[in-house]
Amino acid sequence: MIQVSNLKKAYNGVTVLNIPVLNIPRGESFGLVGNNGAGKTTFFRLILDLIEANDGEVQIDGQKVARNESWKPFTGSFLDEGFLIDFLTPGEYFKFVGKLYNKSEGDIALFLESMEEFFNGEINGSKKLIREFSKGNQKKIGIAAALLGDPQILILDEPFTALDPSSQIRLKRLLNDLQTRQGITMLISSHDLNHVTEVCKRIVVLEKGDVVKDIATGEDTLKELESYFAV
Ligand SMILES: Nc1ncnc2c1ncn2[C@@H]1O[C@H](COP(=O)(O)OP(=O)(O)OP(=O)(O)O)[C@@H](O)[C@H]1O
Repeated sequence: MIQVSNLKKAYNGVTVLNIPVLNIPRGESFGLVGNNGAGKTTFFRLILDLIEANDGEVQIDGQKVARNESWKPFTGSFLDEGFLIDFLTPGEYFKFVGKLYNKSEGDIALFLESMEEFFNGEINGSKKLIREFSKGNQKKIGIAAALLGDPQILILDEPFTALDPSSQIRLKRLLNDLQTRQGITMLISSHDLNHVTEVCKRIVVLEKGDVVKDIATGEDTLKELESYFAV
């Protein structure tokens, strides 16, 4: 579903991402780990055509993502708060995003009801502006908006960060459900090795822009990653 070939990104002459070949099949749950500055967000930004590659390309279903609209209707993503519209209430924001995906008000209401547990009663119906929410609740709003269009591809950058423990557990359940029930293709970066190995069936480790490990998640994966990152 997602094919990466000869993908390179450099800033000021320094290569920060270099992936010769990487394929992510439909339905895969792909976890991306790596230390600060390893290139995780850069990789996701390239997939979403938010930045331009210096070389190579990303294709989705055989079509280049760069300057192309074809993949956008079925790709949901939340990388950071820059995806939100701060001066709207969550309800106004979901309505705005819903319109992009041709969702009716009824569809949006049903979807938000299904997210009520994850929202822990703090988001639906709130008159607060998005900028007035805590970081964790802003993250929940962003993740929900990424799911609102029933995506076939979901890309989340560090979705567990800033969430309280109950919300992390709820999010893991939600993501596992989406995989098993809807078979969506998921790309998730995380610094939390426990969470990412619980949710993703494949783990790729980036180091200074290079893929240094590509593992099918198994019983020993967590240990392997822990010893890899041990200092
Ligand atoms: N706009 C930019 N200008 C210059 N350098 C950049 C820019 N964006 C990213 N970089 C550099 O690219 C490298 C990869 O950054 P990236 O944000 O992709 O890493 P990351 O793995 O997501 O890190 P973290 O875990 O800290 O979020 C870093 O060295 C970063 O400083």
